[in-house]
Amino acid sequence: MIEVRNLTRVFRTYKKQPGFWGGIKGLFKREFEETAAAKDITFDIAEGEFVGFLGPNGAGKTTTLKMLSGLIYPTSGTARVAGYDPTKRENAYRRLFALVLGQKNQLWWDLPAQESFLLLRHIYGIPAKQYQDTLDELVDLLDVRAKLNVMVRELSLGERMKMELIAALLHRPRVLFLDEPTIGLDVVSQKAVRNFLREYNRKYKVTILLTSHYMADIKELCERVIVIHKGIKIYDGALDRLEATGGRKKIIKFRPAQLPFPALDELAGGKSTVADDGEVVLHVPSDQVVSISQRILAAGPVADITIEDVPLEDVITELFNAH
Ligand SMILES: Nc1ncnc2c1ncn2[C@@H]1O[C@H](COP(=O)(O)OP(=O)(O)OP(=O)(O)O)[C@@H](O)[C@H]1O
Repeated sequence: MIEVRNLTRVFRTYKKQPGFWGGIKGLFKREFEETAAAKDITFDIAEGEFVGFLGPNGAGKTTTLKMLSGLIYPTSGTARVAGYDPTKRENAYRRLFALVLGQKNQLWWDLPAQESFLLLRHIYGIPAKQYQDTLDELVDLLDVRAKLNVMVRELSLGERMKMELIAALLHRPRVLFLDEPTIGLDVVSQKAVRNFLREYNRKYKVTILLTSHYMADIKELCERVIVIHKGIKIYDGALDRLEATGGRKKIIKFRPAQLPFPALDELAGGKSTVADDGEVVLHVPSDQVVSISQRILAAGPVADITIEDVPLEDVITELFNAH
């Protein structure tokens, strides 16, 4: 469904010198800086896949999604979505996909969402019956019927995002690009949006590429992830396999009954941190968890001890650091 080949986008930005004279100098001699927001990115996504698109701030995720949506042109490389070249901005392609930017709204701020939906119905030329059936289904799935006639500016962030999703899905796109759809939402709304996206993907086999900084979104929705860092793809594969790289280590957390705890550095191979509240955190190889725990318990009185997996966030941070 999505074919990306060597996609590259370089931004050229004017570097203004500081201060008034810097501005004047810039009128005569301009210095430019080039940023490669996406470098030689290649991947394929099959129909119906729900893929997580990860990377730290500024990695190039939004730039890639905007190229796939035809909003910006690539400097080089190609993208094809359902056979369409997004740069051609054909009407048939516009009907095929939707882009949801969690940080921006497409709904009119001073109108109830219902009115924006009607406008979209006309823009996309959706037949009346299909429009009503789709709207009813989406409104019920997202539980926002009571809010349809409320000004968008008066909705909560979570309600607004639900309306944005409805607006994006009214024309029944086959491909969905979601850029941080749960940003800033409380945990209950995050969960509602996640459940909705999971159901929608299963029911309609819509192809979804999702960026999110919330690992819960990725863990619950995506079997596959593509990770980019400084515009370069550094991982593409099963989320399980990525998580398993963190499985080589475990975290032991324990609370000594009194501090200092004897032979702490020796126990942890020289790597331990003690939090302000006195909790000791050790990162240890998985195959040594039992022996190290036994040594901790033998070394001194312990009020509490837990053994945890390395969080996905840490596994990904390690992946970034290795590149
Ligand atoms: N219009 C633009 N002009 C110049 N530079 C840009 C432009 N848009 C993005 N960039 C730069 O390209 C890089 C990638 O930005 P992008 O927004 O794609 O990152 P991102 O992975 O989506 O980050 P975030 O997680 O913060 O949203 C950044 O260094 C950014 O400053």
